[in-house]
Amino acid sequence: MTAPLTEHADSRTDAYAVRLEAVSKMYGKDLLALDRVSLAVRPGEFVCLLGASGCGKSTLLNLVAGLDDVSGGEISSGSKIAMMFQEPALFPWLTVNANVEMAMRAEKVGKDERRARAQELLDLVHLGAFGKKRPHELSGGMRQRVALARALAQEADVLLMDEPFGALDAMTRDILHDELERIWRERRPAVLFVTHNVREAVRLGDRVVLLSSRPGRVVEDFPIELPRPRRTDSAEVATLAATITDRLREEVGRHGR
Ligand SMILES: Nc1ncnc2c1ncn2[C@@H]1O[C@H](COP(=O)(O)OP(=O)(O)OP(=O)(O)O)[C@@H](O)[C@H]1O
Repeated sequence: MTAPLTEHADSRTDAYAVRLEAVSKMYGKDLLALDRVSLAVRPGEFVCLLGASGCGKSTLLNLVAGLDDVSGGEISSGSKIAMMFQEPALFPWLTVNANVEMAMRAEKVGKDERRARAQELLDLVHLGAFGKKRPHELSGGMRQRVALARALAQEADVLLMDEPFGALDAMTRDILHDELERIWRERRPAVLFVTHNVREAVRLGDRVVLLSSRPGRVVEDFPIELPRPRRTDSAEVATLAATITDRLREEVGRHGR
């Protein structure tokens, strides 16, 4: 279950990588997208956020990233945050190397160190030989790997991922799950990963947090204690995913959507 949000926890700033307390978001006067969402992610924890379309998952990530303001409640995160989207959003006119280095330029990292770190990160995502290519010369899965390398280049301790593999075929997604897990285990950022794919959430998460249909509220927090690495097509993942899917259906049904 989600860690209790107590006064005591409040004073230990590094107990959480990200912490939302009763966060609400209104768009305009009448659209309540999120309703008093409380959620805490510990350093190094992998949390998947699951919910029906339109329940406010992207809104929540944008608020955590500081791209938009909350309407109520509080978000705290003492950490450096990087974000990855469904579209890799690479600069098409820049090489793969330059795309990854771009994240370090803003940090004023010197040229030689930028080069070396970009190469190391591209090796890490198995694209070491593709640094001179441009994004259009790569497959969708490879472009997402570049986006992952670029996110990692920011040396963030929180990685926000908004359906990063949603546009990929099942096989490529499977491979990227393995890669992401390997990298996460090596570097241990806290990850908040949005998806509406239940099996993907069970495959990856230490916890799966289920949001209700709009307005998004946390309805359940499932700890996933299956040993890693997991396989999306394993019986254990399928069984747990079926339980969570039933709960999700119930929730969607309740809201008539
Ligand atoms: N900038 C905005 N202005 C007005 N309404 C918005 C804005 N962004 C999102 N919404 C609305 O807020 C609700 C939540 O949207 P959000 O994109 O966060 O949901 P989601 O769970 O990520 O959806 P999906 O799974 O379909 O991507 C939706 O009803 C959406 O139409």
